[in-house]
Amino acid sequence: MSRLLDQLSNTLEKRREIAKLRRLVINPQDAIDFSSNDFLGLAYSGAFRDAFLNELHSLDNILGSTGSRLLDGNSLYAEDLERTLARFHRAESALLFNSGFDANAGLFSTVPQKGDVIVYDALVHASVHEGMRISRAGLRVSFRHSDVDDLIRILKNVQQSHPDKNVFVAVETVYSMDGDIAPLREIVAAIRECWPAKDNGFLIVDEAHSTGVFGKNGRGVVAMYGLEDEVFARLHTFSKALASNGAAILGSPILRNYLINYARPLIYSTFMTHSSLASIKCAYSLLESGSTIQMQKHVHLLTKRFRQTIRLPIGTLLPSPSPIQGIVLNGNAPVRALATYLNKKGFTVKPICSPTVPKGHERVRICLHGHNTLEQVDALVDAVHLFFGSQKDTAANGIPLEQPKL
Ligand SMILES: Cc1ncc(COP(=O)(O)O)c(C=O)c1O
Repeated sequence: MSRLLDQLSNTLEKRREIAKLRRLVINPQDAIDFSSNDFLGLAYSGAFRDAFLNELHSLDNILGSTGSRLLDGNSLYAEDLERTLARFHRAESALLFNSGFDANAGLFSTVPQKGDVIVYDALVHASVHEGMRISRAGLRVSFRHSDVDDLIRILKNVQQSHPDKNVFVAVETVYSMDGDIAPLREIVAAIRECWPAKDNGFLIVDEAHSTGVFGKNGRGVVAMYGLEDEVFARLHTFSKALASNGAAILGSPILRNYLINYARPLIYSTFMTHSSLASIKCAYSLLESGSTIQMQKHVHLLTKRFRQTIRLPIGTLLPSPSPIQGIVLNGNAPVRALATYLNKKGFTVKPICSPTVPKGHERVRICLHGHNTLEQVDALVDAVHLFFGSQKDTAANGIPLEQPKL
């Protein structure tokens, strides 16, 4: 083996020893999905499949995109879709990216100008960190998760220390691992308190996990609160509830034009295929026509049922009103034990271990979906109760089930 392969395999071995080795898994076909981000159940929807296949037939033979958006990849079809997205979400303009990761990386790496400040929620997604890491921002500072007092304290400090700089506040509407909703109105008020003239403080909101799930016809949390005009940029991903790939950044035409000129993930990558665009177009047609409203209602009903029926030691269930629920057990081994137990009972759930979440906050992430039934939720809750009942205060493999310190 070459020295390099030796080094790679030693590093992997170290990960394995500390139980942090990541591996690809294929979910059993017959297991009940309480894990995926297919919140509305569109990934297996016959109506969506039919609409998509019809749309493909109407594409005049073109499937690929044939190049970067800036070379041959652009099309009237893509621009029409962007206009549809902007209208649906009540934004001035929309710009498509190949993925939510690309969109966040492109936005955060380019828009903050030299010496600007980014104030971000401690739990923002890795893609925001990716962008911030290579941005020209002079200061990147996190505030405690969804803690508006902490945000205000930091904004006031930053106002003093960087009076002539742009300040960007980065949050998610529904947090991907905790499922809680950001106190968006309070965050907007905090920014307005510091910059009443809307001149130096800019809110950037990631709606990855609220798209399709919250707001009228799934428009998201910003729309649910009527805050469209208060947000500098919004990210909507199509990869979760919309059973597609890609994302759009909503904002002003100047922002759109700037990103077209500077966002490297958009400039130096082949644009998404026409089949991907068709999938997004069909998903938005379903949202707009109201076809997904029933699924949207159903997933919130299931969330309510799950939270009302589950009985867990205090502090173990994360306080989430969204379809993303978390059972927190302190340590990778206990969450793996619970996930394995539920997997054996026929439920697909995943342990979310540190370092993906901070140490002490390891959890089994449970997602509810439009395609789940009340009976399935009840069966899952029973299985969780059985696990806790049979464990008393020790997990199956002898690991103590300590209470999380949240
Ligand atoms: C909050 C958040 N933003 C962005 C992304 C990236 O989106 P995509 O999967 O479309 O790349 C994710 C994906 O998990 C996410 O959870």
